[in-house]
Amino acid sequence: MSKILSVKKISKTFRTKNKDFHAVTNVNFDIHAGEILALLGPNGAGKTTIVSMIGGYLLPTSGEVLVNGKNRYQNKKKPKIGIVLGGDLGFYGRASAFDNLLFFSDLSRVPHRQQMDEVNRVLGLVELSNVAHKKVQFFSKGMKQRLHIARSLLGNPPLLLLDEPTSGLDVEIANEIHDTVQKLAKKGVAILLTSHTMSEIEALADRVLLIGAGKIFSSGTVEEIVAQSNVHHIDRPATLEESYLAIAPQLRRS
Ligand SMILES: Nc1ncnc2c1ncn2[C@@H]1O[C@H](COP(=O)(O)OP(=O)(O)OP(=O)(O)O)[C@@H](O)[C@H]1O
Repeated sequence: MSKILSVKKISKTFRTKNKDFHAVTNVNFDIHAGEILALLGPNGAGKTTIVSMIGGYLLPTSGEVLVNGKNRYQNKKKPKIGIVLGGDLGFYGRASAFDNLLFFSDLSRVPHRQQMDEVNRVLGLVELSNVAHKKVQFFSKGMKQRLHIARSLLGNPPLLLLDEPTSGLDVEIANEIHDTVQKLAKKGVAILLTSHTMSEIEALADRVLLIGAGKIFSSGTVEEIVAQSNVHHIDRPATLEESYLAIAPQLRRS
């Protein structure tokens, strides 16, 4: 599979009043088409800072972010990335899902003549075609979250950033979102996920980066991370949560 995202030695230092704070230091990783990579680490580890630098909300102090080989910061025509932040905000409640997406397809540089087809395509991907003309104010939380994902898919970006995509959603709706995310990965979208929900990472992640104190502490499949933790049971394999709890003290900032 082709390499979609290449993060090369990115660092972010925040200047506080009297000293520098190294939020992220020399982080390197790639994501290939169809791959789901999860960032896992304690509060303050640097996950959102990494996602923000990839998303273009924050400039790295040093390092490069390449999407399909193109520099995220130096290209006039920035490579497309889908970003899902979630929540109740961002849509006009009194307009339909279709009309909301039509508005956003302009912002996503979808050519005018293709906008209706594109909106129908992304609504189909998240299985909201049957409620396309319903007002968003009547949508459930799960439907709104799928609409956020649909919005991020406008213009067919090769990479999707999902920052805690199921936070605040019940387990049934979270599972629906997981199905949607898996379907997108099967279609070849590269996905970067942050989550504090271990079952979500177990269900979705092809690979996990453990982030501690702004650095990559280790990486691997869920099984490899579990093996690295050296947590063993006689009668069953250790869970990711048990393994993470064993490793967590080493991930804290000193
Ligand atoms: N603008 C800023 N100025 C100074 N420090 C900042 C700024 N933004 C983030 N930080 C600090 O950088 C560190 C990393 O924060 P970040 O939000 O990336 O962590 P996180 O891993 O996403 O945490 P969480 O799991 O709580 O979302 C934290 O210590 C945070 O306080």
